[in-house]
Amino acid sequence: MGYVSFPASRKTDFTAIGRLCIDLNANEINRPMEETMTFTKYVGGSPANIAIGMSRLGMETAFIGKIANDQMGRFIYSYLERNGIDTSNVVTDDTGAVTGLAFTEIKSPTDCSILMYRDHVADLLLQAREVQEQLIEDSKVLLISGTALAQSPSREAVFQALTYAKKHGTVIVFDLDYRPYTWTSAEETAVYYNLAAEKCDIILGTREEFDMMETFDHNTQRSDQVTSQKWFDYSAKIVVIKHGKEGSIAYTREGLSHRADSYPARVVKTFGAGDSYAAGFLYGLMQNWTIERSMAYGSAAASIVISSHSCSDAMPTVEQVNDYIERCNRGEIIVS
Ligand SMILES: Nc1ncnc2c1ncn2[C@@H]1O[C@H](COP(=O)(O)OP(=O)(O)OP(=O)(O)O)[C@@H](O)[C@H]1O
Ligand SMILES: O=C(O)C[C@@H](O)[C@H](O)C(=O)CO
Repeated sequence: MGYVSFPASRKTDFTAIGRLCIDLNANEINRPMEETMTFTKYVGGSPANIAIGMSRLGMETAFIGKIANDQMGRFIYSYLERNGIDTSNVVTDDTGAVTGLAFTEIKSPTDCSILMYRDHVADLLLQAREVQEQLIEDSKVLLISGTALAQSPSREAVFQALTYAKKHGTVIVFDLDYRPYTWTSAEETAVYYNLAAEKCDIILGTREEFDMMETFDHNTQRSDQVTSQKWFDYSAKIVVIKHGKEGSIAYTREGLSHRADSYPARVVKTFGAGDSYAAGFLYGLMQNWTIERSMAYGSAAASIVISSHSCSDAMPTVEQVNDYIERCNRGEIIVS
């Protein structure tokens, strides 16, 4: 217990920086995008989903980001407000940029993909001087997500936020959130991901995401153990490597590892698993729970979200996660 100490007595529990977008999730599921005619609109973007998840779990939550000056931007803003998220550092673009769109294709519960429209998006235009130091100073946790590092000026905004977090002892969480279409080269991606990861206390990613970061590590044998060890030589205290339905492993700086199985789920679509896992896991750590209990909580939250149509809207409350865990323990969630 207590692998990470969160600063006490701060106004805000959790602040995320990065993209605020729109998910358009296929209504006609179990078919390819070519045959999908209608979609439901939700707020999306991985860090937005995690922030909404934290707020649903009762944490005081804030967001640092940039939205388009259009109907989509206003939809996102009002959704955050309705969910009790502090929007004082959500800036509106004044250059005519647009809102990023993610069209989700649900061919089957295990075969899902995302078609992204991300040209000239507002979220990547956040500038370093627009990041409020006071908000980060007042937060226990700052979460960054890798996609915001893909382009300037958003890249500098994230590094400036990291500088403020370091200065004020705010715990830094890095959700790798690697989306290849946002980047231009493998070298650029690996270099910036590594530079950011060096500064982070908790790193969450899939095996594939860590592989991308190890593009230049030719001499090392690739394993979860070797991967996590590298980050303990920098700032990391916990590294979590996620393996989809196979569960997740958390490594700690003290040399321990903890494995969590996934919870049963009647899967509608798999995206949103990582974001809900992050919210549940971080919530647990912030309650000073053990890593095992926090991982189980994240896994249960993930099962709830992948059993639902949306990501953000389906983020569960404490009561919903507790109820799900109890139902699983009673054997009531049967997966065929
Ligand atoms: N098919 C599944 N059934 C049950 N739980 C799952 C399934 N897929 C993922 N999970 C849960 O979600 C957690 C995170 O999933 P995953 O490793 O797929 O992350 P991710 O790739 O970041 O997710 P995303 O698809 O949102 O990008 C897993 O550790 C597991 O607990
Ligand atoms: O992260 C995105 O931009 C899209 C998400 O909102 C999407 O729902 C998803 O992929 C969640 O993992």
